[in-house]
Amino acid sequence: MESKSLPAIEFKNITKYFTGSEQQRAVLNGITARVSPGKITTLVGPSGSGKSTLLSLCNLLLTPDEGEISVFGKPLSEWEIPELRRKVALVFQDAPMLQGTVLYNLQTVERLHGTVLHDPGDLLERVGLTRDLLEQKAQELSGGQRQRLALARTLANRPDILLLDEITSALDPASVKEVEELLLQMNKEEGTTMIWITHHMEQARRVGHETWLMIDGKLVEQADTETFFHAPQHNETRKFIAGEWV
Ligand SMILES: Nc1ncnc2c1ncn2[C@@H]1O[C@H](COP(=O)(O)OP(=O)(O)OP(=O)(O)O)[C@@H](O)[C@H]1O
Repeated sequence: MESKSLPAIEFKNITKYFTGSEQQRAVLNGITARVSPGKITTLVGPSGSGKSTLLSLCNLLLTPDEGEISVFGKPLSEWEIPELRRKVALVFQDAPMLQGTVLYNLQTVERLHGTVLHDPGDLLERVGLTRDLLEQKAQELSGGQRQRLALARTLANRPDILLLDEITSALDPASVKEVEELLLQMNKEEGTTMIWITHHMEQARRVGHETWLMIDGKLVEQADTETFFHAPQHNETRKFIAGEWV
């Protein structure tokens, strides 16, 4: 277990530029924030505000142009990438599945990370799937089952930090509830830290201990979820919650 006194992730004055058709533009602009260990931080904000880019920096899919990110107190430049990606796992909506069976997809973690899968059936059961799916073709699973399989594949590495990028947006309400319950249980029982991007304010309110609002590459509000929704400090946050942000 990592030390609980350090932030799980610390962003120090992070700026990231992307070059568009005409000019260079800051997609992240001076982000400074600490992710509390063992907590779920929900990240909300308009489309294109930089949320996915921020997550991609945390496991070195991208690197910042300015500033420094530390994970459990250690700057990203000092991490070996395979070790970092075992500890800090990113899960997308529609995570790609390989051709082949569910078991073959779970075994990706053995091929990629050298993790030994002792009981793949147990892993499936942890995410609410049944063992008899192991020999089924992954491509034939429903959207909700595929999303749970993607989570099972991620959980095989027992990550300390989960970065969740709109993972429930394609699911029916019953599957959304199941995935939320599974992740809340993991957080409670194993203390897994999460940053959870969502477009649904109700979901942010249901699952987040803390909520951050990002607008135009800046973190406008960082607060515990209760304060965020009931007594935000900034006018932009009030407008965003009310659905009046354009
Ligand atoms: N590889 C890239 N090259 C150039 N521009 C990019 C790249 N990736 C993202 N962008 C731009 O950066 C901005 C932020 O994108 P990002 O995906 O981080 O936003 P987001 O808040 O996650 O959006 P959404 O909620 O729609 O997923 C967008 O304007 C996007 O077009």
